[in-house]
Amino acid sequence: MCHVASLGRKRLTVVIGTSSIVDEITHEPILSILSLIVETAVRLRRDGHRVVIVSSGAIGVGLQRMNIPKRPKHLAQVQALAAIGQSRLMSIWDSLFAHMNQPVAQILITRNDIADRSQYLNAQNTLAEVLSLGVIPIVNENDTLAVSEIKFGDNDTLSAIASAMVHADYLFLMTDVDCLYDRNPRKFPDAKPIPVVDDIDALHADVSSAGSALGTGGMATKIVAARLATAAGTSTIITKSSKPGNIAAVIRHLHPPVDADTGAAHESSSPPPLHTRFVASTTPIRNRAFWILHGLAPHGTIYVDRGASQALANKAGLLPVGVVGVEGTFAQQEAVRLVVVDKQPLGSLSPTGDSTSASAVLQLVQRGEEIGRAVVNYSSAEISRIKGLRSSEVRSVLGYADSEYVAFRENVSLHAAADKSHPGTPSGFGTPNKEGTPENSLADLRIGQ
Ligand SMILES: N[C@@H](CCC(=O)OP(=O)(O)O)C(=O)O
Repeated sequence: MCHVASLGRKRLTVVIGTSSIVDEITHEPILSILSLIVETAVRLRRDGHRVVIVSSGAIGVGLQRMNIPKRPKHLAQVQALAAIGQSRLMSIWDSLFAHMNQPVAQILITRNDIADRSQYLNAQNTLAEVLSLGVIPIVNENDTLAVSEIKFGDNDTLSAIASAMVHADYLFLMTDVDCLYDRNPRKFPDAKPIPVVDDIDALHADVSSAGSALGTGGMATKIVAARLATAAGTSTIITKSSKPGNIAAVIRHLHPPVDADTGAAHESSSPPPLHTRFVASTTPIRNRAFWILHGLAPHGTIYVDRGASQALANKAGLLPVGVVGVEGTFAQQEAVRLVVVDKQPLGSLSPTGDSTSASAVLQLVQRGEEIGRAVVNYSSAEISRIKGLRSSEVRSVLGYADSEYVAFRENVSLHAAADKSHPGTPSGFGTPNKEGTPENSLADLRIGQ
C-alpha cells in the first residue's frame, strides 16, 4: 500500500453568480447547487486548502423574501432588497456549512472602502486572519452603501480583487457553461473548447453570453476578471456552476497527489472535467502596485509621450516634460490613468483652460493606450499649466514647486505589458507564463505597505 501525501496547500477563490444561487423565476434558493458548493468547499478545506467564496444573490434572495416578482429599477429599492436579502443569504450559507461543522464569516466590501489604502489593508488583514482561523469568508459587495459611481458593478471584478488581496493561487469563475469555446456551442455544434489561455489579448472565443435577468455579469465580465486576477498572479478557471465538484477535480488534475514514499505523482486516469484555465503571470503585480492600478478609482487622464512612457518603464518618475495633455478634473494625490500618445494633442485637454475640444480628446483616446495609473503631486489645473516644461520652470509658472515630478515612481503602477520588470510580455496586457506562483505564507499577506 502506498502513502499519499496531502496536496500542496492552495488558496482558492470561488465566485458564484445570482443565477446559480436563486431560481430565475421563483427566486427560491437552488439548494442542490448551494449544498454541492458547501460539500466541495469543506472537502477542499479538509485537504488543507484555504477557500474564499464570493457570493452574489442578496438582491435575488431579497426579492423572494418580499415576494416581489421583478428586480425594481429604483436604486433605493434595489439597495433595500439587498439589505433584506443579504442577511437571509448568509443565514442559508451559515446553516448549510453548519451541517459540516464549518464556520463562515461575512465580508462586505465597497469600492470606496478599498480606495483608502489603510482600509484596503484592513480588509486584506481581516481576510488573512479569517482564513488562518480555518473559517471560510463569504464576500459580497456592500450593495446597501454602493451607488453606481462607486460600485464594482459585478462580483466577477470583486472576486478578482479579493483573490489579489489573499494572493489566491486559483480563482474559479462558476458560470452556466463548461468552458470557453471558439464559437457559440449553442449555434455551432462543432465549436471547440478552449482548455488553456496563455494570452488573453490573443483570445479568439465567443464571449457573447449576457448576464442573467437578475445578475449583472456575463462572459465579458469574466474575461475582465481573468485579466485582472492573472496579472495579480492568480490562475483563473471558468467552469460550470452546476458541477461544483469540478473545482476539486481540476485542482487534483493540476496538482496530483504524490506518493509519500516514492515521490511519484498519482495522475488520474480520467481526463479532468471541461474547463478553461487562464494562466497566471509569473511576475505578479501585487500589494501597493495592484492597489494603485485596481483599488483606486481614476479621476482623469494624463497623456504622456513615448519618451515618458519609456522612462516610466525604466522605473523613473513622471516629469512635466513628458506630459502632453490632461483630461478631467482632479486634485493632488488623486489617481489618474496614464495614456501614451504618439503626437502632441491639438490643444489643451484640461477643462480648466484653453481650447479643449471633445473631438481632440476622442482622437487621443482612440489613439492612446493606457499604460498604467498614478497618484499625482499636482492637480489637473496645475498639470495643464506645466505640461511639456522642464522641472526647473515649474516654480516660475506656478509660483511654487511642490515637486519636480508630476508623479513619484512609487506612485506609478504600470500594466504588465508596459512594465519592463515583466520581461517577455507581448503587446496588450496578457502575460505568457508557466503555472505556479510561489506559496505565500499568511504572514506575507499582513503587510502594512
Ligand atoms: N451584489 C449583488 C450581485 C451583483 C452581481 O455581480 O451579480 P451576478 O452578476 O449575478 O454575479 C447581489 O448580491 O445581489
